[in-house]
Amino acid sequence: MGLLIKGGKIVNADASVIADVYCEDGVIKQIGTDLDVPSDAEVVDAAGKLVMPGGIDPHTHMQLPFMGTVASEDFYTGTAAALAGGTTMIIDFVIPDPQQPLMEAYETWMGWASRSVADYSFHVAVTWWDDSVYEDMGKLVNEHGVNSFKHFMAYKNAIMAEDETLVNSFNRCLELGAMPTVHAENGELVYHLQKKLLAAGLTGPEAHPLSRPTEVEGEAANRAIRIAQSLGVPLYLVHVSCQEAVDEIARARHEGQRVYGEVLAGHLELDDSVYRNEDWGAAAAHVMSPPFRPKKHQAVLWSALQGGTLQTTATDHCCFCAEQKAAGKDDFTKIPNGTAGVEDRLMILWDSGVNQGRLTENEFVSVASTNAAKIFNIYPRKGCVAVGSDADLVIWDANKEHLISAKTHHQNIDFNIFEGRTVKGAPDTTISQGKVVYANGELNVVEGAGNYVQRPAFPTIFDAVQKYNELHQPKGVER
Ligand SMILES: NC(=O)NCCC(=O)O
Ligand SMILES: [Zn+2]
Ligand SMILES: [Zn+2]
Repeated sequence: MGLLIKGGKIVNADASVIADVYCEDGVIKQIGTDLDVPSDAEVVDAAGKLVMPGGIDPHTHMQLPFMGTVASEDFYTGTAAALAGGTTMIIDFVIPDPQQPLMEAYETWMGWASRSVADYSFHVAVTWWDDSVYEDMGKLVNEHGVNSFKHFMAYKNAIMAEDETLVNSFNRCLELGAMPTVHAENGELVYHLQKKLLAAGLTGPEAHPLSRPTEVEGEAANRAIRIAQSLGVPLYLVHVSCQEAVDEIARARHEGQRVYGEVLAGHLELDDSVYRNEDWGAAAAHVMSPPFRPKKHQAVLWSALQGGTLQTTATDHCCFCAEQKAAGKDDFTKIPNGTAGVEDRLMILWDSGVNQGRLTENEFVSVASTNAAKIFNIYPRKGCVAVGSDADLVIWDANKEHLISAKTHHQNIDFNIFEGRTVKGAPDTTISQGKVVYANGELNVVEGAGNYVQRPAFPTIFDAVQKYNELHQPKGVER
């Protein structure tokens, strides 16, 4: 049965217009007024509300095995929570152990993700290097629709990628038309500072941000950007959290480099005072990397998002409950790193962005959905309300007030970093694959209904990248 959304204001990244939207077979079939639709179509009244492309969260970690435990949110609960918050697609991460074949890890994550209730896709992490990794990257791109690879510059003695791996993998990305992405923190420095702090008797969560100061992120951001520049490859930096990293991205973009940056809802809103909470559990619940930053950085991140130095927003949704965080009771370096937010991101972004005059409704759509779809090459299938696009939509009520709380959220975690905040602007209805999956505060989802989204290689920026590289080939001197 088709679905007719009537009378809403369609908000795309480029413009807004009042019109009806008719969806069938998971796709938007018609947009306009007085549409000719089957008489049995389900009708959703969107008068006075906004009809926007569903959010795309390009950075989540459902059921991630990490730091001796497994994230409490799985693909079923996590994608359901996402839908309750108006996010209709996630891009999660396959993270092979060092020496583990990439294809083996990919198959494992695909198995877990088959329970998803909303569409999903994968970045694949390159945590080590040899010829088999080179081969598997090719397979993933050419046979499995993976067009982005992640590199952790932190987490020494675990998943950290050395410079040699960065260089080899970035270069392979260029050959394959895939986007290299980085978690930019200097893992060697973090390791050194962690030891130093522990030796000085600082074992609590307040030491976490001290072990990962902003210069540690700035150095890694600069190194990754310069490696990408030397190789002539574009680059995407995940969870940019501070001025130092923003400055590196701004400089690179100013010099014509194709560098993109993502910011998390948490980093936009919270500062590092959370780690000084006298309640150990509350402080530990905020332990994630990079950490929340000293007060001035949030304004810098907002400006960078407004001004286009940063293009996407995400959550790094990676849930660990109190008993899991307790593993680090006597040693902050053992607190599993991660916080939640896949359900809250759009509401936080609207409330602090649109309601505060930082973003227009169209800019909101850009940073919540469209830009991620473009960078990861699934636009206009995702990220816009247009005929032929997937019918993944959120009907947004700009006047609806919502109290964020762990008591009522759908996320499978006992803590919410935005606890107690009342936001104005929230999803009224979420539509996934042309079906109403969230309305009147109720989820109506089907386990396994989410589709794996293949993302083709060679997004159009590679036309320019390749042309530029060709024209700047080193040339010998004829003698
Ligand atoms: N961010 C975090 O603390 N945990 C998840 C892994 C990562 O993205 O670094
Ligand atoms: Zn990270
Ligand atoms: Zn992450």
